[in-house]
Amino acid sequence: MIGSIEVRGLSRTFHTTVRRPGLMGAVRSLVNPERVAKDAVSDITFDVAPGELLALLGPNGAGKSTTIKMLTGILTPTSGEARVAGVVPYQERERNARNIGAVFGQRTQLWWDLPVRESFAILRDIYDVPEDEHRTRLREFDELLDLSSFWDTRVRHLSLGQRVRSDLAAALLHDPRVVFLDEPTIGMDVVVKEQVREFLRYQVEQRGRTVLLTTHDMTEVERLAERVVLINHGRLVLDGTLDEIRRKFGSTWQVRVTLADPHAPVEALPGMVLVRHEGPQVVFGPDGPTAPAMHQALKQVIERYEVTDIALDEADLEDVMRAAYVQAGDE
Ligand SMILES: Nc1ncnc2c1ncn2[C@@H]1O[C@H](COP(=O)(O)OP(=O)(O)OP(=O)(O)O)[C@@H](O)[C@H]1O
Repeated sequence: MIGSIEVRGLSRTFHTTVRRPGLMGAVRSLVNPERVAKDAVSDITFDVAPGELLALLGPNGAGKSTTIKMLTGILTPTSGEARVAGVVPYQERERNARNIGAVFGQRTQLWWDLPVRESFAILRDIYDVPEDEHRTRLREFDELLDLSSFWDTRVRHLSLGQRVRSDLAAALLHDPRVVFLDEPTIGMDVVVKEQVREFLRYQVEQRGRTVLLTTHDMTEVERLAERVVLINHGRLVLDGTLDEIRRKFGSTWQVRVTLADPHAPVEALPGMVLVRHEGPQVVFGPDGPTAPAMHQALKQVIERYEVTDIALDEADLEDVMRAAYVQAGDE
């Protein structure tokens, strides 16, 4: 379907040669190399609907980049199948390239020695974009990403934030329906991060693009994604909305109180654990399935202790994801 991403049982195994330690080991490795297989991605199935932004999350080495490389046609899967906007990316690389845009935060696809605007012009010619369309799109991107302040500079002299903003514009100049972003805001300052997020939100909501995003930044996930797919050790461990994930893995709340008497003895309450206790400051959290609802928790604390201040916090997404990784195997 136009603009959708369909992934069915996708797997990719890498075969590498192990180097044995020491000089003798090196000689033995040369004569008789030991090959090991690594299942970077194992039997992953998920969909992204047209016009949806999905965050693909997982700890380092989970298999996110390998998945994106298969969907952009850079890598061929060992088994399984994928379709991006109806095209099998690794079988029809050129057709796929016309439908997609991709940004890898750690690398640039721009010409290092050329000013940014010349890179844009080369891409316009590669993708046969009519001149008036090119100009209109550049104007739109400039408004959102403030490109004109640096687009006459050579790419090699750009700051990281300027370079990634240029890469984003370059990836979208041919108006692709599907966009892959592998850690696009890594290393950026908060102001530029926010600008890039605004730009992405605009591209999804106003331009209807489908986006698959990987990031380790949970603020980004909360700001941009409604749905996430979580992978760990190459396997899909979770596919759901942020709300579903919070419900399933959240310790979803914490009650923080300041006691009137800093020396009062403090202990856990029914269905609640004592998370922290320093002087008058005490934090209670939910104790797994026996935890009371939030309003009940507040009531229990107030009835049991005399407090001068009380606050109820939602656990942040970082904690929820950590719990999800742990429960899904290990970190
Ligand atoms: N070309 C390759 N040859 C051998 N092993 C590889 C290759 N590319 C990736 N791997 C291995 O596959 C696993 C998954 O790597 P991948 O880069 O997809 O993870 P990731 O989730 O993107 O991690 P990160 O968050 O650190 O970027 C890792 O164990 C990695 O070492």
